[in-house]
Amino acid sequence: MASIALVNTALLAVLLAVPFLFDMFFAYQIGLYLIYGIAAQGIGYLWGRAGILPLGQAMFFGLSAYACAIILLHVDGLGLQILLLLCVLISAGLLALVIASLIFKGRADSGPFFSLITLALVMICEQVAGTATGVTGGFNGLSGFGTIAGLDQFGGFYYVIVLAVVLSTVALMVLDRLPAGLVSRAVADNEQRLQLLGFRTHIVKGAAFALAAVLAGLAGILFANHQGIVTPTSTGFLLSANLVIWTAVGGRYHVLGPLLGAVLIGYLSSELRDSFLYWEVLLACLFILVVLKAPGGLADLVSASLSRFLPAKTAIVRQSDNVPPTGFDGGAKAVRFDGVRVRAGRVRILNGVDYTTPDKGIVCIIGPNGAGKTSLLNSITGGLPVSGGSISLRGETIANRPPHMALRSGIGRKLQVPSVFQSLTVSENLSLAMLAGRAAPGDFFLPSALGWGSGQLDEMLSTRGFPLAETLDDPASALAQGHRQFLELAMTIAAEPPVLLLDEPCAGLSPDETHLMTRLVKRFQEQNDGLILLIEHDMSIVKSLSNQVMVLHQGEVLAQGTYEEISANPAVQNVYSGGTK
Ligand SMILES: Nc1ncnc2c1ncn2[C@@H]1O[C@H](COP(=O)(O)OP(=O)(O)OP(=O)(O)O)[C@@H](O)[C@H]1O
Repeated sequence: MASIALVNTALLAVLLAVPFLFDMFFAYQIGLYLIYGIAAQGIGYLWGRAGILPLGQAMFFGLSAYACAIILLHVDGLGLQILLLLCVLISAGLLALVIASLIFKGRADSGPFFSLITLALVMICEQVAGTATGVTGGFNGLSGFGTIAGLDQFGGFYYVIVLAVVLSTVALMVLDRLPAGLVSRAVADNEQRLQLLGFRTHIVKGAAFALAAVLAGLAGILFANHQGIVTPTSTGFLLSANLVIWTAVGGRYHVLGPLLGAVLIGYLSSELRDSFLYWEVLLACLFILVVLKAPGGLADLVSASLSRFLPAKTAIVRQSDNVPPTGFDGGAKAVRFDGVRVRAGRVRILNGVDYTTPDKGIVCIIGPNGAGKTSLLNSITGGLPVSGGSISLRGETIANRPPHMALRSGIGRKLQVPSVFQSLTVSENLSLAMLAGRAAPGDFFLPSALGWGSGQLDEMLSTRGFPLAETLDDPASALAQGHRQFLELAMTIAAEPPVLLLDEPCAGLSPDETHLMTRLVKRFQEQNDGLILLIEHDMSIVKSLSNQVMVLHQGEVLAQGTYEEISANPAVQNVYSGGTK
């Protein structure tokens, strides 16, 4: 938090010095681009953190500006005006939530839809603003209203803008250091993993959009006061596009980047547009260059040179006291498959799987390549729609549910190709996993929740030979493939799910690592007294781990029993040939 205080004190000092170093008219001009900068900061958060590009933020900007103009024109009394303006901001956030739920609910990877729909919405808004003359004043817009509290547009109002800029910067920087900010970054990185940790990702994306909408709304309100006129262009596509360009050039991964982009590029544009004929072409080329060569924008370059003057980021310290329990049902864990059929187009993947797992222990699922093993686990966690039959846990049907529901029923999942949050550090990956199944909504705003630990996680991290203890502050992308297997295992068991689905956890591991992995899996099962379904090709691992073996062949259960029974089964010998590591 020390770096936030330092950066914002410096920002405040620079902005307060502007009227003294230059003059009040220059401060007025810069004020407009600081206002745009607040809207751009919202885009930076949505695009840079949550990974979704909005193309219509001027919709919230313009609608709030119009609403502010109407309030200032028709409502008397400062208190009531402020109350109504707060309602405008809340409405902007709620409108964003409604749009987000329509776009994101039930769909992962809906980023391109989101961009196109927000683009269409802003075009509609501009059209309506131009034609609904009775409300908006048509193309002439609304004018003739003063600033709130009668502040001087060319004087005192600049300080209101500075206050808003510093507040939005502090808020976004603090958010970045909270679990809520970490979850936003995680959704951009690996939505599927976040869902398998039990997070409703459509709510995460909707919340980020609502925040960006509130910031755009705040900017719109400031704009109406600053300009004294609101026209359809303030809710148009061109402003939306400019906000995106300023955000990209300034740097979408840093809170100050969009502000820098808006002030620098926006102000230069207004100054050079008339005197330099090809300014727009130059700006377009700059945008393309940044997108291709420097996706972090100017802020990345600046922060690289300033980083040595800022206090170092503090490492996450983990503690297990006062950490909420996961609260999973300690009852029966047997998973029951009744005639489960799965198809993808014309491909029949599972052809009527009938099988009931034991209540606890390790079940190894084996079978030749393409037998349907991964698909069987996908049908449990919602990755593949089940077209016939049913899957149940404790009598509750669990097939055909959204993926985030699996962990909520106590089912953890490790995927075949290790699935972690590559852009986050190992520690941050573990923090997200510790939040899974434990965090109440309020916990996402508690910095201490990032340091939640558990006895089992501690024990795993301190196990001799466990490869992650020395790399906690490294990004997961820097880990070797095998080490990512251990990270994903640690993340999956952090939530202590009573049912654990492991898809080839030993793939790509050395013999020593394989030995460690099997020891960890066995220990987790014993400590939790739960059920583990584990897909494995290596028969020596199957032999050492399994309490029961299930053989899948061509989408059906070929045999089940102990390792010895399965090894002696002629039908299995006929179709299945396993290797050893
Ligand atoms: N979404 C899908 N669309 C089309 N075909 C699919 C889909 N998912 C799986 N399949 C096909 O279903 C069959 C079973 O695949 P699955 O990955 O479940 O097999 P597996 O037993 O896990 O194989 P492996 O041991 O190689 O991982 C394969 O032929 C695969 O190509």
